[in-house]
Amino acid sequence: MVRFDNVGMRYGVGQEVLRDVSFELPRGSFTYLTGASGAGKSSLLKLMFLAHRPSRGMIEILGQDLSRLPRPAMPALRRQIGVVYQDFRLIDHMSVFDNVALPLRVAGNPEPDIRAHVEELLGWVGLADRIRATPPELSGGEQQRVAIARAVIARPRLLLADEPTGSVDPDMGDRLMHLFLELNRIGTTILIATHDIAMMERHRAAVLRLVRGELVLGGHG
Ligand SMILES: Nc1ncnc2c1ncn2[C@@H]1O[C@H](COP(=O)(O)OP(=O)(O)OP(=O)(O)O)[C@@H](O)[C@H]1O
Repeated sequence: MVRFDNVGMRYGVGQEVLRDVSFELPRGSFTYLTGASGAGKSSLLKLMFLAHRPSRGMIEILGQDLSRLPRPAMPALRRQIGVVYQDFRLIDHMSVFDNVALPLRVAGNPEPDIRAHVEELLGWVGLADRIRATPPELSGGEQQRVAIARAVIARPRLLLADEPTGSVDPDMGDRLMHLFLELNRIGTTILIATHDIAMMERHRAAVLRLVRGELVLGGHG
């Protein structure tokens, strides 16, 4: 599903922020990515959602070797990957409903199906009464839940989430984790970057641990 082989990454002409990173995520797996602030978690996710190219090494995503992927083929691959960005990246002038509906509209789903599906998911993440609001009217935790709903609504084959429970209280964190586990149960491969040790202890899964840009043996969450 995902394979990294001796991958390095740098920003511009700077030093490598990731070095010799090798790992595999089997199809249908659920994995945490952890490490201190600045260790390279977000950078690793950027490589996985095709926002940045490696400086060396081989990356395979959903069976595609990225170094051989023609540029025109990138959007189709990218659409199979759901991403929860650390800074949410919601579209401020669009309603909560329209933000979450976007991936389904891009995929050409019929509008009545979209409505039912989006309303159900927003209810699940506790935002039923915020459907018509726009992101700037929401709290950080509410925006985070919209970002998660948008990332999971189209049932991506791969879900990448950067600190997805960082702005919510523990009860909502558990609720969101159940959403991820449910998505995982129906086949999505999941990688969650997190500092939340309590969460990793409550919901055990495989762990990739970064220390200053290098992967070290992870152990358990
Ligand atoms: N756009 C950028 N340009 C240059 N350097 C960057 C850029 N983004 C991140 N870095 C550097 O890359 C290194 C890894 O940062 P990254 O954001 O991947 O870490 P992180 O583990 O996700 O941290 P956090 O938990 O604080 O989000 C850091 O040294 C950071 O300063």
